[in-house]
Amino acid sequence: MNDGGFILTAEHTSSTTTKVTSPNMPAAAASPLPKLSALPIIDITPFLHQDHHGRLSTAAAIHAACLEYGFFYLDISKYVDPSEPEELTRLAREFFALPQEEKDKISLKNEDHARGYARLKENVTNGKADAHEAIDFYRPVENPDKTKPIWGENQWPDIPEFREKYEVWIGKMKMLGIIVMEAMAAGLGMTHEEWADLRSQVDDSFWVMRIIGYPPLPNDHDGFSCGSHKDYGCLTLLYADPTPGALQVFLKDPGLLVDTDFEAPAEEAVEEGVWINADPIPGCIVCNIGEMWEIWTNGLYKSTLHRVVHRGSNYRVSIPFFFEPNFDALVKPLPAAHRIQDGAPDPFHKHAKQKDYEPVIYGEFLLKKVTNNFDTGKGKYD
Ligand SMILES: O=C(O)CCC(=O)C(=O)O
Ligand SMILES: [Fe+2]
Repeated sequence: MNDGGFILTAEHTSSTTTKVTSPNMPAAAASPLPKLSALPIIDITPFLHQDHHGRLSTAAAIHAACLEYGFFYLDISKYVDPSEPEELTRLAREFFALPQEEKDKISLKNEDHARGYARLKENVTNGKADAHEAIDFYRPVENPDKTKPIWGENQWPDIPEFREKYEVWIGKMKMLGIIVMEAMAAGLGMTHEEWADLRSQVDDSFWVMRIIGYPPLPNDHDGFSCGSHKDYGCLTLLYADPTPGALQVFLKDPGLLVDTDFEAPAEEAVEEGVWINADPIPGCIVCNIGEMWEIWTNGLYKSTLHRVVHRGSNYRVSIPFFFEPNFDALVKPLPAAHRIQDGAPDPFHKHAKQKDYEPVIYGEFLLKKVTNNFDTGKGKYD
């Protein structure tokens, strides 16, 4: 219960204004989670043009967001027309509304057990079935062979224009991935040569796209629509339909006082911190970083736990695009990260130098992850 004191709530805003509200004010939403959401909204537009000053502020904002949260909203309204992803969710709904046997025609079991459709509860996270169904697509490979993990072919629903429209989206998200990477390189103070080297590790991204359908969780359901996990790759570019109160992000150090009404379930209480809602914002996608960025920045940027708890009444659709490194990329701590760790005075020891992260070859890391999960029956997020 809240103790009758004031609750500080920070609304979704790109400024740093903090609003103080009395507990007697009407509740903004029925959600049991604190209303605090400090995730910044960052405009990518300056990186679509030669806007030097705009670039500096976008790059600095991304750097700050990655240091603090590992999550931010990216305003892409000047990059794609909002009607485009809306049309994609319409097509996804058309697919998920088909009879089960129709959907099973593109089951991932037909292929390499990674590309295709997974039924409701087929995916498991932290030992519990996720209450979602999904179709997964990976970057196509030369010489597909479905007996090898992730080396099969993508399977497309037989719905007019489905494939064409999603392929346009994939093209745009691949380009956006490079654009955000460039902004991140600028935020880290990388030289042109360093950026060229990093770019060469992601210019043939081994991307993954998931189209996820979430029926509402029954009231007595004690599980999750998608259990808490960190993304393991590079950058997640998430478009979700407008359903509020579904995607939640774990903030270790929220900074502001929040409503303490909410108690995390015991098995979720990993460490001190708070789960906040990351509700969709028109014109924006949610962007978060995966474990590869932890390695590149030698731990300066941390990939952040998130989960989905969808208790609304509608069928929610989300379309995460995982912009990943090239299959053969050697991912290791970047000189720019070492400079930050070795350099500036750091009174809070947040960026203190530590033992170097072990380098990985992305494809090997991915295969280990996928085959491990496959052998043990664990899910995509474990
Ligand atoms: O559906 C969402 O909002 C998030 C899904 C997610 O975190 C994932 O697929 O990795
Ligand atoms: Fe995720």
